[in-house]
Amino acid sequence: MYLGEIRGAASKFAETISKIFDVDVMIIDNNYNRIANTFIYANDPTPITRYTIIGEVLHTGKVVAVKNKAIYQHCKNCSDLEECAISGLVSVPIFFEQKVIGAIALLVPNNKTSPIFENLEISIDFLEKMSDLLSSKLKNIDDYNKLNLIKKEREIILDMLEDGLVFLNDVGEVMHCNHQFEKFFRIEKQITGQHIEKIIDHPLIHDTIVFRKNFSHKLFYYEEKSYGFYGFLSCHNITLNAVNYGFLLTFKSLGRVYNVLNEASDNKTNISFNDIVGKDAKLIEEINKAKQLAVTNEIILISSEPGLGKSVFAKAIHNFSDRAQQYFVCVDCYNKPYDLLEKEIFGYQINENPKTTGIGKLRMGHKGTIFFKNINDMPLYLQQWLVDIIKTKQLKQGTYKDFPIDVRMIFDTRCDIASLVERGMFNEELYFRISKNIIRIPPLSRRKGDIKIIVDDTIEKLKAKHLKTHLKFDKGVLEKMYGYSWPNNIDEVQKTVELLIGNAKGCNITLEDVRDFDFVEFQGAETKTVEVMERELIEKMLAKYQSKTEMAKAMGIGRATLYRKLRKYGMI
Ligand SMILES: Nc1ncnc2c1ncn2[C@@H]1O[C@H](COP(=O)(O)OP(=O)(O)OP(=O)(O)O)[C@@H](O)[C@H]1O
Repeated sequence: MYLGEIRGAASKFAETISKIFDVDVMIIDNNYNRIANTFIYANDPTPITRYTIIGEVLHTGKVVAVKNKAIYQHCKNCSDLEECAISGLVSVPIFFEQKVIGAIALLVPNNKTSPIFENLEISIDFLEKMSDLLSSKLKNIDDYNKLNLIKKEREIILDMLEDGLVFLNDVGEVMHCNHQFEKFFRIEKQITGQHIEKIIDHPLIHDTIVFRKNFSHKLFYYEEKSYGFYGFLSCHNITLNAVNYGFLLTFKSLGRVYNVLNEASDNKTNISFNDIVGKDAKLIEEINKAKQLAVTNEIILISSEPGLGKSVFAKAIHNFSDRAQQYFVCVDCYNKPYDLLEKEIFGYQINENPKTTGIGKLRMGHKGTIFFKNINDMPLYLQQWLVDIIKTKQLKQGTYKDFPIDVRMIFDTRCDIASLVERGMFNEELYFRISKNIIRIPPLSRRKGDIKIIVDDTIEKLKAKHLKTHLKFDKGVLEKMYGYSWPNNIDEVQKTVELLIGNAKGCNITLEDVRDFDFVEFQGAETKTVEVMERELIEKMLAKYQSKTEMAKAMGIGRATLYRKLRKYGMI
């Protein structure tokens, strides 16, 4: 700490001491600068150096008292002894955190007596107390600076966070918030002191203030005319010595949660067309077609056998489009109870309260892209709802009824949807709408040339992922893998390589290691026949509907057709 920071206080101290002892008083910092000087009796700005008496005090940290300069050793040898305007001097060091940072010096002018020497011990004690007072003043300033620094650091850290934070006092008034909070809730003015419910009118916030309970990650959805926040709210009480000082509310955006989940599950969202491995001419043709379509708003259907990267294509299309900065939401229709799927897509409402709404993925994907995986598994009544949306660009059902929606739709399927349409198992109009632009990813069996590329690429990626870069696959193993047809495509390549790497004991993967594999076809190929799918659909519908009339209506077929099908599959 620098004594100059309390120059004003030091001057007042000097004046006071000067009046008490009727002498000149000087306060010096540890660089020999005068911080205060009364100059009443001696107007002598002689420079203070290490070799002056005060310099000695600064150097040793010890008190010096010179009543008579003529007999003081330091002064006796001084060349300025005759001209020197002072006859005596008392100086005490000023300490700060055990270091000398300055000194107070009382200068008794020639021909003047001062009470200072009448009781030197008491005078020195008094001066030391003054010195302590000066350093405690400095301490206050130091504490204040440190506090400000901590505050600044806290602000920087809080503003760097991706979560929105707001600190409330115990009645719910804002004490502080970070930039992300202001961004989430479009706050442009100072809100310190305002009640949080004036800023965010939401039942969950209200309950938080009333019940004062800690909780983590409650689904929180808030919508104003011009913006919405979708995510999670956590609340932590701030208590000190059993007294509650308020709350910290933390808002985590759903987009952020998505990204974390995607990262954690290897389900990367920053996928581009460069992530699609393969050199086959038909594949490249389809990639180029996808790129052309990506920059439009066209609906796209991606069709292939399983494990060929339909999801990779869908994300690459989204990231190549103008919507790349917006949400990419995925709804997998495969094997989901219909009511759950309906809620996932169209949202749900708790207790008729519009603000306790599960938002639904369609609404969430507004301005972005929604990817319906396995669209052939979507029930017919939801297919019809999608048709209505495509036609009117408005949500016609769900919690956001009548909401004008701007969402790019991508679909995928492993099936031949046209034959489903023929059998009344898929909405004809939806098929008409989504089949204008079809990306067909060729199976590995029809691009044998890509197998080597994909096997090699997968091995390298998975070796790196498992931190086993030293592993080597013997030539014989590679030859076997290059020659295999991989009926479950790239997914199967990945699973096989992952298994081999996981089981590897030594540094080489040899033919012995793959003996049990023998590259017979793996279980799990989901190339279902239309009959199998039809049977599954009917089973699901039977579980959902009591009445055959309703069931037939939901399936978009007549009652007679339904009975024919039920008889065919031995269900009646
Ligand atoms: N051309 C490709 N290049 C690199 N990786 C690929 C490619 N195609 C697929 N993959 C990888 O294969 C795995 C399966 O891909 P994805 O899930 O996208 O396939 P899918 O066709 O959607 O499968 P399913 O029909 O089974 O849902 C993923 O890990 C993906 O990264």
